[in-house]
Amino acid sequence: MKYIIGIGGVTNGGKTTLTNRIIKALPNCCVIHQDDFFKPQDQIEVGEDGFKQWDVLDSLDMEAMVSTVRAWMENPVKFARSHGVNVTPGSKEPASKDTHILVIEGFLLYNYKPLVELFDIRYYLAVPYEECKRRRSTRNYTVPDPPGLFDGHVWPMYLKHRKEMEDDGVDVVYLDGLKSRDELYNEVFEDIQNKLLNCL
Ligand SMILES: Nc1ncnc2c1ncn2[C@@H]1O[C@H](COP(=O)(O)OP(=O)(O)O)[C@@H](O)[C@H]1O
Ligand SMILES: NC(=O)c1ccc[n+]([C@@H]2O[C@H](COP(=O)(O)O)[C@@H](O)[C@H]2O)c1
Ligand SMILES: [Mg+2]
Repeated sequence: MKYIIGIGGVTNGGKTTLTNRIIKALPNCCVIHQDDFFKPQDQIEVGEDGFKQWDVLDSLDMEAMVSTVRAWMENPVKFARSHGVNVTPGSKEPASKDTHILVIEGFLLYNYKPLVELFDIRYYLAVPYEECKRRRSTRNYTVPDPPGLFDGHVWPMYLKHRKEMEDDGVDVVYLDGLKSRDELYNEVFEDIQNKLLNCL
C-alpha cells in the first residue's frame, strides 16, 4: 500500500519540525520538502510593492516537485534506496506488509491542482499573526527577509492562499501550531496510525 501525507500550512507553523519527527517514527517513509523547489533568486519576480514575490506558486518549480512525487509513486522502493531511506522487508503482519509512506511538507501544498489531488491526508498547521511574525523574525532564510516583507507580502499571501484553498473545498485537517512540539507529534502520529490501519 502507498500512502501520501501532506504537512502544509503557514510559514513558521512548525511544519518542518513536525515532519522531521514523524518521518523518523514511520516505516519505509520518504520525505519531500517543498523548500527544495524554490527557483533561483534571479528568477523571482519583483512585485509592484517592490518585494521579491517568494510566497507565490510561480516562485517554485511545481512541475519538478510533482515529477518527484510521481517518481516515488511509480517505485517507492527505488526512490527510498536512492534517497538513503532504509527499506524494511514486508513483514507477514498484514498491518505492515508492503506499506510505503511519503510525507510532503511545505507552505503551498494545497493550491496547485496536480499536487493537491495526490494526498491521502492533508494536515494544515496554523498560528495566529503575532506568533507567526515573532517566529519569522528569528528565522534565517537563504535570502534574508527585507524590512516589511512579513506585513507587505508574506502574511497577505498566506491569507490569500488559505482563502483560495477553503473556497475550493480542499479537505484538510487543521492543527493548532500553538500546541507544544510533543502534543502535535502525538496527535498526528496517532491519527496516521489509525488511518493506516483503516486502509488495510
Ligand atoms: N510547536 C511549536 N511550538 C513552538 N515553537 C515551535 C513549534 N514548532 C516549531 N517551532 C519553532 O518555530 C520555528 C519555525 O519552525 P519550523 O518547523 O521551521 O516551521 P515551518 O517549517 O512551518 O516554517 C522554529 O524556530 C521552531 O523551532
Ligand atoms: N528557501 C528559500 O530559498 C527561501 C528564500 C526566501 C524566502 N523563503 C521563505 O520560505 C518560506 C517557506 O518556508 P517555511 O514554510 O519553512 O517558512 C516562504 O514564506 C518564503 O518567503 C525561502
Ligand atoms: Mg519549513
